[in-house]
Amino acid sequence: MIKGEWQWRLRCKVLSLSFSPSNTPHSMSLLNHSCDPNCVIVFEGYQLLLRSVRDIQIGEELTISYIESLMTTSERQKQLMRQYCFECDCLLCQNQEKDAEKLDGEEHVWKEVKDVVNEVRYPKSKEEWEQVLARCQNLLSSNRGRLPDTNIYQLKMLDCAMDACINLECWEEALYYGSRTLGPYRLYYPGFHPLRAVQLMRVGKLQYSQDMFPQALETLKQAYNIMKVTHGTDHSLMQALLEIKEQCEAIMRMQ
Ligand SMILES: C[S@@+](CC[C@H](N)C(=O)[O-])C[C@H]1O[C@@H](n2cnc3c(N)ncnc32)[C@H](O)[C@@H]1O
Repeated sequence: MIKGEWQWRLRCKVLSLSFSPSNTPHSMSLLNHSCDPNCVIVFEGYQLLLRSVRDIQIGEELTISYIESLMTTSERQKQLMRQYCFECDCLLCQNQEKDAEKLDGEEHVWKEVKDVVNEVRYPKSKEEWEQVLARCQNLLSSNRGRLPDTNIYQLKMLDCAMDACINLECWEEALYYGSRTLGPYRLYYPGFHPLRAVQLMRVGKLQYSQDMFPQALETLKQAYNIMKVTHGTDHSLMQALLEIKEQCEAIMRMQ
């Protein structure tokens, strides 16, 4: 089976923002977990798409990730045990891969960032977004040079600052934070990962909004190459991506 060329569609009754085996249709709930899975699940309206993100041999088990992977091995293991009652023994867990990079930087600094990131609840008003952004800006500037952007809590804070800026329509600042996330995203979501595709698309759109057309085109092309595997060319997000990419190309032809 070739990556991205196989897809399984199922209708689900409830549109859930976070996937969990307990809220999926029966047949998909047969899939086991791997922290380095060969399939992903993406939503398309009320449908769940199960898509292969690697070449898969006949007889090889299909796996998905039950959890968000921006965690250390011990945190992933704890969550899997707490929620699903099993110990994961995938290669990433055995090798504790990338754990050192994930917690790079001064420990007391990232612990404070971790507490703040964990406290943030999805803001409901402009004022709340402003408060979140102010908190992120303060911490990011006071920690300058003390935490690398690859530290997972610093990365979550950058993401949070980017979201706040987008909600407050501060496009230039959103692009500044978003651009800083791309290197760490490449490190932690290698290969074909839907989260990296979506992040590239968001940054590409921000570059477009700032008239940075050649950069936007390059970023959107990277998003396209991942998304054609993770989402497929018929996916609505892919159609939206192609539209901006074409607009970008048209503007560049006129310049
Ligand atoms: C949604 S079910 C998956 C299908 C299940 N294995 C079956 O045969 O019906 C989730 C349960 O499968 C088991 N499981 C899933 N992934 C696993 C893994 N990587 N290692 C061990 N057990 C796993 C755990 O017991 C977990 O609670």
